[in-house]
Amino acid sequence: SLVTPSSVLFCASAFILNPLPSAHHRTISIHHSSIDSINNDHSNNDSAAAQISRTLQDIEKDLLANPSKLQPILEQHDDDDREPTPNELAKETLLSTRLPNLPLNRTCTGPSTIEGAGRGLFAMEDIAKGELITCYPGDALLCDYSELEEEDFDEDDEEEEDFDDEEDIDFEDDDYCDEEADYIEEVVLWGEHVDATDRLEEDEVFDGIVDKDLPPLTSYAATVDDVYSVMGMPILDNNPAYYGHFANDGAGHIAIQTGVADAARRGIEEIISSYVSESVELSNARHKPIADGLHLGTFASKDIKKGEEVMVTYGPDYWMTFEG
Ligand SMILES: C[S@@+](CC[C@H](N)C(=O)[O-])C[C@H]1O[C@@H](n2cnc3c(N)ncnc32)[C@H](O)[C@@H]1O
Repeated sequence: SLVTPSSVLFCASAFILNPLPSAHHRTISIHHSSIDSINNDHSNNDSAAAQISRTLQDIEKDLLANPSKLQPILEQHDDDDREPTPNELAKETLLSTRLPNLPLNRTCTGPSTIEGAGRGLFAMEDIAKGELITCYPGDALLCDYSELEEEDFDEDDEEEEDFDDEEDIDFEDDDYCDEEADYIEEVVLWGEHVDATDRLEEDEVFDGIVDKDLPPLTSYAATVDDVYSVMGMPILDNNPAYYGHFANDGAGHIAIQTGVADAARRGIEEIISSYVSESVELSNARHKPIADGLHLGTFASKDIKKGEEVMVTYGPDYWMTFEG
């Protein structure tokens, strides 16, 4: 099984440490222990992933050598407090780009086999374990610079206050919370390919549009790393090379049905660990960074037969805060 005690513990501790994650963090998470098993799987059929990696790295070099090409993404940072570095801008440009003509015509969308899950992603041919199935589009990027800022913050303040000594900190103290809130910065950036008329207001990204029954765009977010999550737009649905955002989670309903309301009886750890076991058992794919995080791909974690629904594990944080 791909579920190791440490992966369950990781998921459990992530939830316990952050029992009320904000809507901003409702992203599909990546299970790192499983990623290793894909990396170590020397399938000789990874040419599409390798090709895309090389293309991305070439474009990254070109962007860094021609800073004017970073201008469109830099302009979107106009209102930010912090100045992004050229490397960050190049990465953001690539994460929010849909590369043209990718050799990935392996999937289609259709009604999910999971009741109430809407559309799902289906294999149009047999796909071997380890192969790239499709990419996850970064139509919009969610950038959370707080991790980076925290490092700066800790360094800056080390001499003034001893943050290592937890007894000195009163976590209930309003000033402490305000001080922390000040340097947390979340930014939404749009890919150039997304029409101005399709771009959502920031509150619509996080809350959806209730009248139009439009879910938050964050429910289509998948984690790339500590800073970036990519959000695919469900209306951009005609490119099989970028269909990763249509993969459902086979066991999501378990967490929805039992949910936090049942926590007193079963215990939150048990709910989380049974969800993770079932979801991983039912899943046949994983979202995984390509080219050191310049893109996100959806890779087969098991052999997939033509016609099968492609499913991934979103992680407990996603479902524990799900309001659909
Ligand atoms: C990343 S999108 C997947 C594509 C989506 N099904 C669609 O029709 O566009 C995530 C959303 O799919 C739905 N979903 C995924 N797995 C599900 C499950 N097991 N049960 C119910 N809904 C699910 C939820 O609405 C979730 O917020």
